[in-house]
Amino acid sequence: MIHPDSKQFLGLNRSQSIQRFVVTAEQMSHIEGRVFAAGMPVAALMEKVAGLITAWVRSRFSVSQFPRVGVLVGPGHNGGDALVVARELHVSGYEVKLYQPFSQLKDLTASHAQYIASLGISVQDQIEALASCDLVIDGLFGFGLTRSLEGAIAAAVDQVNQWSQPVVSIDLPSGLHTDTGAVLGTAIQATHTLCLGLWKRAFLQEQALAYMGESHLIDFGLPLADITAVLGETPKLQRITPAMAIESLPLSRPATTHKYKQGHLLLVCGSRQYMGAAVLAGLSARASGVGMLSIAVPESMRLLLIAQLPDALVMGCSEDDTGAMAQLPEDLEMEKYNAIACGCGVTPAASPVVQQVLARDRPVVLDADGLNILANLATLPTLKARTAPTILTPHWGEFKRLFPELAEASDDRITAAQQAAQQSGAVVLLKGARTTIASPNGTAWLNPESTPALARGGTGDVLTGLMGGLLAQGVLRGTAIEQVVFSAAWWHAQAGIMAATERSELGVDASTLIHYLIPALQPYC
Ligand SMILES: NC(=O)C1=CN([C@@H]2O[C@H](COP(=O)(O)OP(=O)(O)OC[C@H]3O[C@@H](n4cnc5c(N)ncnc54)[C@H](OP(=O)(O)O)[C@@H]3O)[C@@H](O)[C@H]2O)[C@@H](O)CC1
Ligand SMILES: Nc1ncnc2c1ncn2[C@@H]1O[C@H](COP(=O)(O)OP(=O)(O)O)[C@@H](O)[C@H]1O
Ligand SMILES: [K+]
Repeated sequence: MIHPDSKQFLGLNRSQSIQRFVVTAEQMSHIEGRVFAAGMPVAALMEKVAGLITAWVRSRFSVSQFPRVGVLVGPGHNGGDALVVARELHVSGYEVKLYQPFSQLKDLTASHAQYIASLGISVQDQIEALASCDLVIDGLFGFGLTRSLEGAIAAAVDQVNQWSQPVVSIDLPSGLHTDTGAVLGTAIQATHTLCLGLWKRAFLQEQALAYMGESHLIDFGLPLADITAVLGETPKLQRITPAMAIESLPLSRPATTHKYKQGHLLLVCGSRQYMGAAVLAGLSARASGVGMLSIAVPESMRLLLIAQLPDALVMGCSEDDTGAMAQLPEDLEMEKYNAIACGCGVTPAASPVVQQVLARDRPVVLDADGLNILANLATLPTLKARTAPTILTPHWGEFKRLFPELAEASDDRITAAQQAAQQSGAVVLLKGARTTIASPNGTAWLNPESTPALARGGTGDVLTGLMGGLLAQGVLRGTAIEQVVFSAAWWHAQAGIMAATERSELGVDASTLIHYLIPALQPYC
């Protein structure tokens, strides 16, 4: 029999596949439980994990530049990890001071505390004693934190947050909820966080971002068999990796293809008030490589669009007094489009057009005022009646209008997006610093990397055009809708990161972002 760890998981090697898993505290503890039950000694695992943390710290913070290290020690195994790291740094020549405010420690942690005291390492119960350290290591709490930080511990954490030296958190910044990323009372603001074994959900939650700093996964060799036994062969929650995203992008074409085999997208967008949104969506749809691009806009915008996109088929539609599209041309043959992207810049007055689009059996991406129109129609259940897939791409404001009860009930955006997808029958892409893509079947994908440079008007229109173009191609290639959606989100963010790296975070306006879409894929072509 081939052992599961010696073969590839879903076609990926270990380092690729380990990056895609995301766990709750309960799942992590279940996975560790299996490893311990199989005979791995707890103390041996702690020694191994702490050895990897120590090696990382030494490579990043040399003893010559960071000679004095303060270590915060909690009562559980996070504190145990911290004590082993403290001991090893001491042996390597660092001057180590411990802040150890708890009298009751778990057994293994207590053993390490006893041994470390015998080495003459300074143990303090006042946090001020560590203020002069060059580096702080936070081992107060990990995934075992269950309740809010209070009293002296909370005050110590607040104090550390006032200091300016780097802070490395072990597993996750102490004070964060492992699953929701919510701050329980207060939390360490780390400059670096070393997540142990598997990514915890908090790392993909927007509200935790300000506390994580730079985050790294320390893979300590949890067997894939144990991971998949707990999470399933196809986990319900997946972190998007480059390999996953690239797999479904149409990077190469059959030699004998022709334009109609490369997808035909219909964009329904724009109004006299928001002309630019239509241009941005059109230009980014073009960057997706889609074979044919048709664009329906109010008649008064037609020439503008042709000037910007000479390769597109632009249709002028009747418009109302406000310059909003009144209806789509009566002779429009919807069947010839493989996908429709609708909503960018349409204004709430375009409700009849949005209803016309939703009434047809074409895959639809709905964005911006298309979503607000949907919220006002109160016809979410009818999305389930659609025979073709629907993709909703709200930011949090639009999400709250569409799903007010879900937004109200949860401080967990991942769960809220999952519930919204199940309730509506649509694929829901909840935009933000950590975008979530949820399928009606309960599975969700999380985009782990982006840049605040994208917090700028028009970047959402770029995403919609790009996704529409990929959807039109993906439908013909038989790619799963969700895969198209998460690949689009990943590509969009990667272009933003590349643009911000080259031009600074100030330099990523929506038009510039479009110019970076193709260069962002170069490393994978
Ligand atoms: N086994 C190994 O070797 C491996 C260990 N790993 C490491 O173990 C960590 C998990 O260890 P853990 O389960 O011991 O929990 P941990 O996060 O240390 O904290 C729980 C302790 O804090 C206490 N407590 C909770 N809330 C509190 C509060 N507000 N204020 C005060 N106290 C509070 C709670 O006490 P109680 O609730 O019982 O009162 C309990 O004693 C994990 O993050 C990683 O670092 C693995 O990554 C690698 C393999
Ligand atoms: N702080 C941030 N970090 C990373 N990405 C962000 C951030 N803020 C916004 N974004 C991304 O920028 C885009 C903004 O979309 P949207 O709000 O619809 O803008 P618009 O409607 O002006 O085009 C989304 O893809 C979103 O995920
Ligand atoms: K910690």
